[in-house]
Amino acid sequence: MSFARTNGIVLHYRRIGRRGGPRIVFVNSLGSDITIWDDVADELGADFDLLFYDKRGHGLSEVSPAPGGIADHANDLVSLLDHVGWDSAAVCGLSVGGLIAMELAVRAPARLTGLVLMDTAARIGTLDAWNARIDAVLQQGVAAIGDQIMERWFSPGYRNGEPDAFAGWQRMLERTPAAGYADTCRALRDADLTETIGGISAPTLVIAGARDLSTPPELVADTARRIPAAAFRAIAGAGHLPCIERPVEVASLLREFLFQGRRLHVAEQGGRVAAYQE
Ligand SMILES: O=C(O)CC1=CCC(=O)O1
Repeated sequence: MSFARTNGIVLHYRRIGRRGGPRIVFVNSLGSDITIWDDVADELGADFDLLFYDKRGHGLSEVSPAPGGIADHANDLVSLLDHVGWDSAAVCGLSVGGLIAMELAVRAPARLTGLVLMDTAARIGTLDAWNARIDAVLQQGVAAIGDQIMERWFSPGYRNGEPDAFAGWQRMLERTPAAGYADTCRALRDADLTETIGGISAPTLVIAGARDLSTPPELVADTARRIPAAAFRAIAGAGHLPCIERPVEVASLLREFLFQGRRLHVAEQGGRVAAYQE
């Protein structure tokens, strides 16, 4: 467990795995902390050098006193990479973390050796929905929307099959500071990378949980089509957080893409999207 003041904000981060191995930095979703990657880290740690961090306003990281957009989040990530001495890394972004990763890929392509986008899209949600969520959270706290978000995060199979874990992840969500959560909602509300992601040159793997209700697979696939060198994979049965519901499959897709010559990328250059099935 480490802390660093980067881009003016104290971020909590954790570096584990094989020092000197291929580097991957993971960027979290709204309302989550770095523990969502624990099972993926168990799968990859023997071979990869892994960096996890809590976004501003989440987990053990500081809440920014000033509002921050996606560009500020991308600057936080660049500062963290500088702090740990990584000139480049593969970047794996989940949901809003995917938007942050796409922003970095557009603005600072030299910092990426590869891009993995998970359950994300160039534009997520609507102005009205984000404004309603911001109001609810600031007036009543994150717990007020907890049940509703959990329905969107997890598949029915996980909710019914793993009730204790499901309750634990709900506690993680509801402990997110309201100010930090609302600030990230504002960043999501104001972000639309639809017109810019065509300029991403990094080899890209796009992953969707086939049962994701927050960023449905059709939406994720549409983002994949807009990125020139992207391959698309859906994970059957998984909701919005495949790193929790299907960590072995997530790790194996990452390993195949990043470690074994990027076979997915080579096979599917040009944004062709493989069919997904439930
Ligand atoms: O909370 C949700 O609805 C899911 C989500 C949208 C953006 C993000 O990071 O998580």
